[in-house]
Amino acid sequence: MNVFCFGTGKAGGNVVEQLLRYERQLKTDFIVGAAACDTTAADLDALELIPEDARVLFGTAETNGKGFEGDAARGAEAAKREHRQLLEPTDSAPIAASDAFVVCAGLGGGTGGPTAAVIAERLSELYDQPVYGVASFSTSTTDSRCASNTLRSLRQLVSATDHVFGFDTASRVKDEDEPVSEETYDTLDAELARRLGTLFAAGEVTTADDVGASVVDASEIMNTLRGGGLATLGYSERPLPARDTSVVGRLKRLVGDDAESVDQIDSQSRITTQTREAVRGQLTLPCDIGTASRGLLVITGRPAWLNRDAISQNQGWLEDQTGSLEVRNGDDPRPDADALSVLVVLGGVAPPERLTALQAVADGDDPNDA
Ligand SMILES: Nc1nc2c(ncn2[C@@H]2O[C@H](COP(=O)(O)OP(=O)(O)OP(=O)(O)O)[C@@H](O)[C@H]2O)c(=O)[nH]1
Repeated sequence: MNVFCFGTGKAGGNVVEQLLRYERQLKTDFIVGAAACDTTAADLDALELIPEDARVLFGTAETNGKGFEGDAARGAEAAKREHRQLLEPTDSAPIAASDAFVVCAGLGGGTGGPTAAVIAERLSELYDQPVYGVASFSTSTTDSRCASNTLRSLRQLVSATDHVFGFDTASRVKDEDEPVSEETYDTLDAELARRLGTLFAAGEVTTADDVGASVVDASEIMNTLRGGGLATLGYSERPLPARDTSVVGRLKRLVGDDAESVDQIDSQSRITTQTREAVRGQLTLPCDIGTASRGLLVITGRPAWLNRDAISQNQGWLEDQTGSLEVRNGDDPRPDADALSVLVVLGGVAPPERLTALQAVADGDDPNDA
C-alpha cells in the first residue's frame, strides 16, 4: 500500500523518520511522500530523512519557533488558521500514486495532536483516499494536562480519520514518571514503524516471483480498517534457518532453481507459534481483543515458508479469539528475507483501560488513590 505520510509535532516527525528508515532497510518503496509540520524549529531541523522542502514551520507569530509547550488550545488555533500552509508539501507530490494518507502524532503536547486532526480533516475534504492516524499516547500518565490533551486529540483524530493506529508508549517504559531519553523514543518509534511498515509494504510486489498465493493488497488493508475507530498491532519476528550457501546451493540459485525445501511441520508450527506470540505479546495498544470488529493476519518471509494451510488455520484461531468473522489473511513473499514475521491488525477495538485511567487523571483524580 503506497502512502503519503505527515508527521506533526516532534513525536509525529520522529515516527515518520523511523518509517522512512524502515522503508530503506527493507529496500522497498511504499512511501510516496513524507512531510513534517511543527511549531518548534529545532525539532524540524533535527529531522534527517524528511526533505527540507517538506518541513513546515507554523505558529511562528505566537511561538517564535519555540513550540506551544503543551498548550493544545493555542496549537489547534494556529493549525486551523494556517491549514493551507500545512498541506503545501502535497502540492508537488504524486498524490495519485498514493493509496492512503497516514498522519502521525504524539498526543500529549500542544502541537502534534491538534495539528494531526486539522490535517486529516482537510485531506478527507480534498481527496478520495482514506486517511489513517497514528496516535502515540504520552509516556506520562500522571500529568493532567497531558492526559486531557491526549484524550481530546484522540477523539478529534478518530472522528477526522478512517482509523487510528494506537500506540501506548507508557506501557513500554519502566517508570512512567521518569523523563524518557531520545534514545528510548527512537527505539519505541522504530518498533511502531516496523509494524506499520510491514503492513504497508505487504502487497507492494516487486517481481513476478514475489507473487504469493494470497498477497495482501491495499484493498484488503482498507477493508480491514473500514468503519473507523481504534486499531492495535501485534507482531512477532523470528529468524529463519540460513539458506543453503554451499557451492551447489548457490549454483542452483544462479541457474534459476530457487526452490527451497522446507519441512512442512516446521513451517506450520512456526506460523502458529508466532501468530500466538503476536497476539499475546505486546500489542501497540493493550486492549480486550474480543472487542475487535475486524482483523488482518499478514505473514512475511521466504516463499517456501509461507504455509497456506497454517495461515488459514491461524486465521480461524484469530476469528475465535476476537469473535469476529471478518478476519482476512495474506502473505508477503520476500525471497531475500532472513526472518519470518507475523503481523496482526485488529481494528475497531473498544477503548482500552489506559483511556479510562487517563480520563481519571484529566478529571483531577489521583491515579494512586485506587
Ligand atoms: N513516540 C514519541 N513520543 C514522543 C517523542 N517526543 C515526545 N514524545 C511524547 O509525545 C508527547 C507530545 O510531545 P511532542 O511531540 O514533543 O509535543 P508537540 O506535539 O511537538 O507539542 P509542543 O512541543 O507542546 O508544541 C509528549 O507527551 C511525549 O510523551 C518522540 O520522539 N516519540
